[in-house]
Amino acid sequence: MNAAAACPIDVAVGILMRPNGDVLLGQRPAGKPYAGYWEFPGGKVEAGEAIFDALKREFVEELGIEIRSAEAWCGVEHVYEHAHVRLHFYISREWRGEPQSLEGQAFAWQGAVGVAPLLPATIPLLHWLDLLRYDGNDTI
Ligand SMILES: Nc1nc2c([nH]c(=O)n2[C@H]2C[C@H](O)[C@@H](COP(=O)(O)OP(=O)(O)OP(=O)(O)O)O2)c(=O)[nH]1
Repeated sequence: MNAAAACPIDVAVGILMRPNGDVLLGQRPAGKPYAGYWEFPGGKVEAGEAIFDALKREFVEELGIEIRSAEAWCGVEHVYEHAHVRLHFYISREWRGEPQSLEGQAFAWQGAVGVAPLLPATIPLLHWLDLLRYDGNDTI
């Protein structure tokens, strides 16, 4: 079965946003599809797991960060050659801890996002994020 025909995989993705609007991106480690590409941290939702619980788990596992609260923001569906994913983006302005590279990944706080390449499904988000961060408009 090809990825387009496969059942979509739910992925929880978190955008940590500092008071000045900077957001945290991470670089996918070696061994994963699209290694070296930049993304917002997160990962696959496990069977029976709530999406927000998956988000919190992934942030602890990848970055040693405890998300205290987050708002569901938008959803994006994308068919890659390796998987059909349904991405659930959250924005968090309240967390505990400083990001640590627990999976050996690079990460970077960014205002205008300058890291590249980005995962294809994440690219449209940057425009919507700029509207939210810099135009005070949270409807997209
Ligand atoms: N975390 C994250 N994943 C994204 C983004 N954009 C995007 O297309 N994806 C895709 C890439 C992957 O196909 C999928 C995430 O799966 P993953 O393999 O990184 O998840 P995981 O950390 O649970 O990995 P693993 O345990 O299976 O190794 O979502 C994004 O901005 N952040």
